[in-house]
Amino acid sequence: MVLNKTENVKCNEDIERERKKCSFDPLELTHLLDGSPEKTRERKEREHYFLSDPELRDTIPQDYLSHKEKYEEAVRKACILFRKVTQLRDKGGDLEIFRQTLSGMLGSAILKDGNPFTLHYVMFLPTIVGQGTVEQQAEWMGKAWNCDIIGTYAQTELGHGTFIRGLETTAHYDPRTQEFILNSPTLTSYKWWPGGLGQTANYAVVVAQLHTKGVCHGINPFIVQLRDEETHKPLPGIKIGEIGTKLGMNATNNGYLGFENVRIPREHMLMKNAQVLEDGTYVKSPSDKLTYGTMMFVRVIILQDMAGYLSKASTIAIRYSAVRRQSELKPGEPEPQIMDYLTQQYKLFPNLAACFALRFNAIWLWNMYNNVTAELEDGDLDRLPELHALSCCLKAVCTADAAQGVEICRLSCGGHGYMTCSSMPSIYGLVTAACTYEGENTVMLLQTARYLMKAWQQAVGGMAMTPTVAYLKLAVSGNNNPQYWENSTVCIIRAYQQVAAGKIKMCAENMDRRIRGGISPEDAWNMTSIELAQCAEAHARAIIVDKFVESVVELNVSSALKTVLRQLSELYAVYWLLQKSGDFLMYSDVSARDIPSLQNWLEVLLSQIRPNAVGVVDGFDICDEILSSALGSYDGRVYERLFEEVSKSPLNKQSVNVSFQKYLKPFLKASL
Ligand SMILES: Cc1cc2nc3c(=O)[nH]c(=O)nc-3n(C[C@H](O)[C@H](O)[C@H](O)COP(=O)(O)OP(=O)(O)OC[C@H]3O[C@@H](n4cnc5c(N)ncnc54)[C@H](O)[C@@H]3O)c2cc1C
Repeated sequence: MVLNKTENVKCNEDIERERKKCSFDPLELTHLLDGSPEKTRERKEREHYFLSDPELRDTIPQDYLSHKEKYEEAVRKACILFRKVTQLRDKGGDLEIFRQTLSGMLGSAILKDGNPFTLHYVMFLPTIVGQGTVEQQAEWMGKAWNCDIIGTYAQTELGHGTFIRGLETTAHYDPRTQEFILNSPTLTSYKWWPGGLGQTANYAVVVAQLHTKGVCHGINPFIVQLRDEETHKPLPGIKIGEIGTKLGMNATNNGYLGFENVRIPREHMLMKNAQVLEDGTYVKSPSDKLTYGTMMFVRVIILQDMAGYLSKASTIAIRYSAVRRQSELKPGEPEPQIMDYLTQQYKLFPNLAACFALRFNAIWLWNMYNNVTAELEDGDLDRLPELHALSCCLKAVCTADAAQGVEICRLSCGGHGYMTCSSMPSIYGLVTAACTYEGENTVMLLQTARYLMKAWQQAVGGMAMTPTVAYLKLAVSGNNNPQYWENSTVCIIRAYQQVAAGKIKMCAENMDRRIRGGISPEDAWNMTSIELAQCAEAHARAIIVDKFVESVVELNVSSALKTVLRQLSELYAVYWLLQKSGDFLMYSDVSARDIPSLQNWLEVLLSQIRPNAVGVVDGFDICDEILSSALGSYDGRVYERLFEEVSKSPLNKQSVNVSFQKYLKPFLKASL
C-alpha cells in the first residue's frame, strides 16, 4: 500500500508527539499543493498504480549493481514505466502523468539514478513541436509519441557546451541530392553528454552548423537517425557510445556521437523558424529568440523539480531530527531531540521555507511562460526577453539553492546522512546536475545581467518598463532614498528591490567607467562580471521573495495554515536578508542598528515553525516508497530501517569474505 499512514505499524513516539502538536491540518496543505482534494486523490491513485507494481521495485538496492547492470535495469524499468504511462494516457490521463513519471517525484523513486528515456520526452518531443513545421510534426510526432522511435537531444560537444555558436558539427547542404551531409571534423566536435544517447536512442535532434551555397548560417537543429530500427546497430558513419560513470544520474546513459559523411534528407532539418529551400537558398528565422522556446520550457520544469527534490530532502531531515536524540542541553536532563537545537532549526527551516519559495515561483513562471508562448503564436515577441531573463536567473538561483539546501539537509543528519540508504546522496546527485545542464548557472546569471543592463538604460532613458524590472524606475527617479525601517514584509520586499537596483546601477556605472577609460566593452564586461552575476542573483532573489510573499497573501486557505505559510515566507525573506546583510547595508533602508532585531525576528520565526515542522513535511505527502530513505519514513523507525538496509549489503551474505583467505590471512601471518 502506498499510503504509509494507513499501515498498521507503530510509529516512533517522538514523531507521534510532533504530530499531536501540529496547529494546522497537514491534509489541507496536501490539497493545496496538489491543487484540490480531487487532484490529491488522482495523484495517490497514480502513485499506487506505479509503486505497487512488483516489476518496478528494486530486488537489490541499485548501489550494489555494476554500471552495466544499473543501465540494463533502468531500461527494463523505463519500458514498463512508459507502457503503463501510455495505458493511462490512452484512458484519458493528462500530461501531468508524464511530468510526474519523468522528472517528478514518482519518476525519481522508480528510477533513482536517472532515466534513459527522459530526453525523449523532455527535449526530443518538445523540440519537434517547438521547431518543426506542421508537416514535420505530422511526420515525427506520432512515431515519437507512440515510442516507435526513441530520441534524444544532441547539442553539447566535447569542446563546447555553453558557447553554442562555437559548435563544430557541420551540416553541408547538397542541392543535387537535396540532402544534408553531417560531419564531425575534429575530436572536440564529438557530441558529448546527451541523455539516452549511449545505447538507448535510435534518433536524435542534432544541433549543427548549417552550410549552404558556400555560406555558414550558424547552428540549426536536424533530425538524425542513429541506429537501425530493427537491429539497433549504429548506421554507417555514426560513431556512438556511452560516456561512463558520473557523480550521479548513472543510469541516464549519457553518450557521445560523431558523424562521418552521414546523409539525411533536406526535410530532416527542423524548419519552423529558419529554412533551406530545395535549391539551397537559406531563409532566415524572423527572430533568433524563437529557438529559445524549448530551453525556457525545460527551465520552468527544472524549477518545479527542484521544489520537489528539496521537499524530499527536507522531509527526511526533519523527520530524522524529530527522532534523533543527542547530547545534553541541561546537565542531567534527557537528551533532546536534535530539532530542539536552534542551530539545527537554522539548517532545516530555511530550506523548508525554500521548498515553498521554489514551488510558488515555479507556478508563477509557468503561468508567465504560457502567456508569453500564446503571445508568440500571435507574432508578439515583446515579452520574450523578459521571460528569457527570468527563466535564466531563476533557474540558476533555484538550482544552486536547492543543491546547497540538500547538502545542508544531509549534513543535518550527521553520519547517517552520508549513507546512501538515507537517499540524500542520490537526491544531491540529481539536484547538483541541474546547476550545469540546461545552461551553466554562472552563464545563466550573466545572460540575465545583459538584460538588466539594457533595462537599466531604458529606466534611465525614462522608457516604459516591464513589470519585473519596474522597480528600477524608483532607483532612477531618486525615490529610493532611505526610509523608516520596520520588520515587515513590505519593507523587506522593498529592500530586496533596492539591493537589486543598487547592484544593477553599480554594474552599469562600472561598465561605463571602464569603457570611458578606453577599455573595450567586451573587456569591461569581463572585468565587471563578478558584480554582474551578483546583480542578476539579487534580481532573482527580489523576484522570488516578492512572488513567495504575494502567493501566500493571495491563498484561500484556513487561517491556521496561512499562519504557518506566512511564517515560512517571512523566514525565507529574513534568512536571505541576513545571509546577504552586507548588500542590504550598502543599498537598502536596512541599517546596522536594524540587524539585531532582524536576527531576533529570524529566531522567533524558527521557534514558531518548530512545533509544525513535522506537520509541514507530512503535508508534502511524499510516501515512503518515493522517499526511499531509512531516515525519513513516516513511522520514524530510523534505527530498525538502518539495520534492515545493511542486511541488503552483499558483503553481509557471508560471514567470512574470500579476501580473507586470499589476501588478509597471508598478510597477517607474514610477520612483517
Ligand atoms: C547531467 C548532465 C546532463 C546533460 N545532458 C545533456 C543533454 O542531454 N544534451 C546536451 O546537449 N547536453 C547535455 N549536457 C551538457 C550541458 O548542457 C553542458 O555541460 C552545459 O551547458 C555547460 O557547458 P560546458 O560543460 O561546456 O561547461 P563550460 O561552458 O565549459 O563551463 C565551465 C566553466 O566556464 C565558465 N564559463 C563558460 N562560459 C562562460 C562565460 N561566457 N562567461 C563566464 N564564465 C563562463 C562556467 O561558468 C563554468 O564555471 C548535460 C550535462 C550534465 C552535467
